[in-house]
This record gives sequence, C-alpha cells and structure tokens, in this order.
Amino acid sequence: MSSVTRIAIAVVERDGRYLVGLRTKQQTLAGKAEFPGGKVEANETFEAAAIRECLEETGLEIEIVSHLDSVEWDYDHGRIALEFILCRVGSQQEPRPPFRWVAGNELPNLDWPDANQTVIQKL
Ligand SMILES: Nc1nc2c([nH]c(=O)n2[C@H]2C[C@H](O)[C@@H](COP(=O)(O)OP(=O)(O)OP(=O)(O)O)O2)c(=O)[nH]1
Repeated sequence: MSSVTRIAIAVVERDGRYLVGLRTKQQTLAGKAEFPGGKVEANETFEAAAIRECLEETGLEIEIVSHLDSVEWDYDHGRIALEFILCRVGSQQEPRPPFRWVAGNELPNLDWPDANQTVIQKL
C-alpha cells in the first residue's frame, strides 16, 4: 500500500499551555503523547478536519491561527502526510480526558510520535 493518508493536527494553545492527549492501547503508536487530530475526510480542508477532530476528541471548540508545519512520515502502519495547525480556544472549558493542558516548556519531556519532533522544537 503506497498511498499517503492525510492527517490534520490541531496544536491548540491557551496561555502558554497546549492541549495534549495519550494514544490508547487500541491505537497505533500506543502510549505516545498526541495532539488532537486525525484523518482528513474527502472534500474537507485540513483546517476543517483539525476543528472537527478537536471537537470530537476533546469537546473544545477551536479557531485556526496559522499553519505550523508539514511533515511526511513512513510508519510501519503506513505513510502519512501531517499538517500541524496552530489553533486557539476562546473558552475556559476543560478538555475531555485524557486530554489536558501541558506547559510549553514541558512538551519536550513527553514521549511523542517520531513525526512530531520538528513541530515540538518550534513551540
Ligand atoms: N492525533 C494525532 N495523530 C498523530 C500525531 N502524530 C502522529 O504521528 N500521528 C499519527 C498517528 C496516526 O497514524 C495518525 C492519526 O490518525 P488517526 O488518529 O485517524 O488514526 P487512529 O489512531 O485513530 O487510527 P489508527 O491509526 O490506529 O488506524 O497520525 C499527533 O500528534 N496526533
């Protein structure tokens, strides 16, 4: 299988902290930290997919700020093209666990998927 799966990632910042989850045992890259995100549907923009996935996974409504990074990565489970999109959230609402707010300077201490390394260095 050589096709590339398009993935939108919402890097959501609020007061210097970022929305971070944990990949479950049932998922690929189990136990790794993750930003909200997932597969882009047909006829959907990366931005719309980031907003949709964040709402589905965390319960938080977000707005797009800017594009952060584009990364292509070959995992054992397939090749993906990730668009990391910086987002903000208006409300003080708390995310649905396991998502939580993590200070920017703590992000490098977490165990991220390999494809996230460059974006973590930019934050
Ligand atoms: N949500 C999210 N996915 C990430 C990050 N970094 C990273 O490499 N990925 C990868 C893991 C998956 O291959 C893909 C996300 O797709 P997905 O969320 O729809 O996939 P999934 O885990 O629900 O399903 P699956 O891959 O187990 O079939 O992107 C990240 O920070 N957040």
